[in-house]
Amino acid sequence: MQENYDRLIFPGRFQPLHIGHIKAIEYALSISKEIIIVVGSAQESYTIKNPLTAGERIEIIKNVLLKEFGEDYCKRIYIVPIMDIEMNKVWVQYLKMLLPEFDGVVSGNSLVLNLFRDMGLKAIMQPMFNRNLCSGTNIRNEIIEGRDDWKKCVPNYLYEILDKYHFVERLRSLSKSD
Ligand SMILES: Nc1ncnc2c1ncn2[C@@H]1O[C@H](COP(=O)(O)OP(=O)(O)OP(=O)(O)O)[C@@H](O)[C@H]1O
Ligand SMILES: NC(=O)c1ccc[n+]([C@@H]2O[C@H](COP(=O)(O)O)[C@@H](O)[C@H]2O)c1
Repeated sequence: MQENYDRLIFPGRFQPLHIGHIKAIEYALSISKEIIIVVGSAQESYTIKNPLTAGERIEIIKNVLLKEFGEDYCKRIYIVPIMDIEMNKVWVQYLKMLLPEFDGVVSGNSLVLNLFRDMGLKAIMQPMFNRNLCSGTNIRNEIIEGRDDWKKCVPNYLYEILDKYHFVERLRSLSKSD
């Protein structure tokens, strides 16, 4: 895609950030001057589906993007936590109230794409990267089941960052208590 936008949103829960997200962010930055990474479901934490807090997710994303892309590139990226609301139909309107102006969304999620399209905004489907392995759900399941293949889905240095939050231990312990 050659089109150039001023600002696009990339929403996700990032539980945890993985290589698929990094590729999607790179793609979004190839078609837009700026992007807003929406750290969604910001009210969630300490559950199996959402082990990390919004603040932890922001720190992780910021660290990884600085390492992957460098400071100049990161000046084009906002990272904003957003809590879910019950009403899908007004979600885009709610985002418009909370965020700087945007042209549309980059996503692989059909609900998200539909909500933006129906509000007359750009809805750009991004390419998926090794989706069988690289999804938050698969990574969390692998960790809980004590497998190691998930490590192929995150940059090497990310284990250390995740260690800071005791991510593996937290998830395993949540899986026993939930
Ligand atoms: N492997 C992947 N390659 C490219 N983009 C991806 C990949 N996995 C997820 N995404 C994109 O990330 C966004 C969603 O982020 P989120 O963290 O919720 O993803 P997820 O990995 O599917 O999480 P979960 O499995 O926990 O629901 C979507 O736009 C989706 O298209
Ligand atoms: N009604 C809402 O609050 C609403 C609607 C669509 C997506 N979202 C959020 O956007 C984020 C990204 O969604 P997916 O992970 O499903 O792609 C998630 O945190 C999701 O909860 C929220």
